[in-house]
Amino acid sequence: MLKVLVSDVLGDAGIQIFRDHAEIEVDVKTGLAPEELIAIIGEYDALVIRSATRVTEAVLEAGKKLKVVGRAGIGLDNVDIPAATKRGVVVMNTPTGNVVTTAEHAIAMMMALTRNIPQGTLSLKEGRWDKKKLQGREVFNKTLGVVGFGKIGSIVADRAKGLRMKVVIYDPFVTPEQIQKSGFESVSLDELYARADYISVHVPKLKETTGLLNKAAFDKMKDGVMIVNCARGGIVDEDDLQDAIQSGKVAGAALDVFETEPPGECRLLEMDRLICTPHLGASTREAQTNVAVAVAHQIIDYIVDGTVVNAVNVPSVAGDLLKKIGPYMEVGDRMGCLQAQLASGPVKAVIIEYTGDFKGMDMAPVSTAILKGLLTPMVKYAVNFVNAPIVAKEMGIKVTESTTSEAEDYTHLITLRVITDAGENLVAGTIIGRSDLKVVKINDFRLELVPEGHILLIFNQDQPGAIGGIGTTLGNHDINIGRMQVGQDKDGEHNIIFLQTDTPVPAEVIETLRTAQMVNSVTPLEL
Ligand SMILES: NC(=O)c1ccc[n+]([C@@H]2O[C@H](COP(=O)([O-])OP(=O)(O)OC[C@H]3O[C@@H](n4cnc5c(N)ncnc54)[C@H](O)[C@@H]3O)[C@@H](O)[C@H]2O)c1
Ligand SMILES: O=C(O)[C@H](O)COP(=O)(O)O
Repeated sequence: MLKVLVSDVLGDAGIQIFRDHAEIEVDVKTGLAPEELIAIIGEYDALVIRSATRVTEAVLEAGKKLKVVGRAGIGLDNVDIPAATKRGVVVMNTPTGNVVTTAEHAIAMMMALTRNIPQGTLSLKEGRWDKKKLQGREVFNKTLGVVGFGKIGSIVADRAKGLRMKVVIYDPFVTPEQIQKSGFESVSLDELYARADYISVHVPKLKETTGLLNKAAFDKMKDGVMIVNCARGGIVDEDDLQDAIQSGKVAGAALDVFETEPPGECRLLEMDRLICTPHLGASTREAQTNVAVAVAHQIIDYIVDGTVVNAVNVPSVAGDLLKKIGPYMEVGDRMGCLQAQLASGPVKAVIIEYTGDFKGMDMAPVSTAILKGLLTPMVKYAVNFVNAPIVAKEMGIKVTESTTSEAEDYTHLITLRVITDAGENLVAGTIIGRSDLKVVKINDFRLELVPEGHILLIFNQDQPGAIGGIGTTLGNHDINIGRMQVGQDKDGEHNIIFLQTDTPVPAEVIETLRTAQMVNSVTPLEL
């Protein structure tokens, strides 16, 4: 059974998907202290989180079986992604399930701020009728400045258009043409500050965006501007915001997110002109069902089938692409594994050539699969599709890839050269039909080897009786030969023999074969 731990509140529909899966056992344990999580994480293959669980290096270190961290939602600032990558743990999120809900929350916050809805509610509940004090304003014809025109920012802009607001956008990573095509005006950040009556931030929290809205930024804004932050705490500097509200520069702010969550006691929260929600941006039934269902499917796809979707630290290989390149990933993995067993001494360089009709195919996952296959027998820890390129780099292995469309004998051919101090080995592989894996060349020998199972690679002299003698030795030890492939070198003097056996060949039988007449060498391979 594969074990999944859900450590934050997850929609029932997602938990049910895990429960309904025959190969999955799911535990829901929310509100764990960091040391409690560290104490139990070693049992689990997958961890499902939202924004509360902190997936630190210590958690990842303790998660010896952990293969994947799945975020039911978007933000991953609570996950140490580099540490996960190094340990080969896939980190994935569900990037679309809560974007409408969060955009609606930003609009709701803007409207509530503008019309003093929280203050009105509170004053009535406290027995006051603050009608005069709580006069608001219209958003009609006002300018909304949207910082970050991604999935959520673009929906906010669209909804604001429906409120008949003017919308200006700042996003340095989206072309002005794209913004204009969506019906909005692209402006510089300074122009946005100068023109906006409302500013709503929808950027990820990065080094560059932390404190983006700070004193210097507030100074450039219109007097009486209103600020909305439903992205991440700290994008708006809380101390500077408090000063700006205090001075009247900022007429009010709506925060769904905080530098520290929960924020505890802080002066900002005591301000009348500050309205807030406890990170409720994504908290609707619809969004929570969307993200819970998505994360459950994604995790199952990965831990059961190896399909990677929406990972942030490994290329996604899904759907159509996986159908196309999946067999090449598999043959690449086996070729790498074969090379590892042929190599003597540390690997210095790996050269991968894709020859033939690979047009329109992103071969990066295949190269990663090759490295995974090659490095797995060489290192003590788990190498997988996530960390293989990093492990290669750390081992000082130079990896070169090239693609050429000029096919020779095969429509698609992958050639893998591995260079060590002892020399170079070449292995070439392809797919026959839809998915038959074949190794078609090893150094100078042409063959059609199915790269799987227990294999004996034997070099011998091409003389009568040599192959028969090998068969007799194996037969005497009750070892059945499933398949045999014989290749001949260019001068016809030597053979390469691949014997696929139903069971592994014991060491003493290999020794017997090595001393047999006409046998030059015997290498057992496991593919
Ligand atoms: N409050 C919530 O519950 C909640 C829910 C979902 C997402 N979020 C947060 O909302 C934010 C936006 O999410 P999204 O899904 O729209 O992300 P996204 O990746 O789709 O969009 C982010 C946009 O920000 C832009 N950007 C990056 N750096 C920028 C910069 N320095 N200046 C201006 N633009 C910049 C990017 O180009 C991108 O277009 C994230 O911080 C996410 O964590 C919060
Ligand atoms: O990044 C997100 O998806 C939101 O911030 C939602 O966070 P939550 O799942 O903890 O509500």
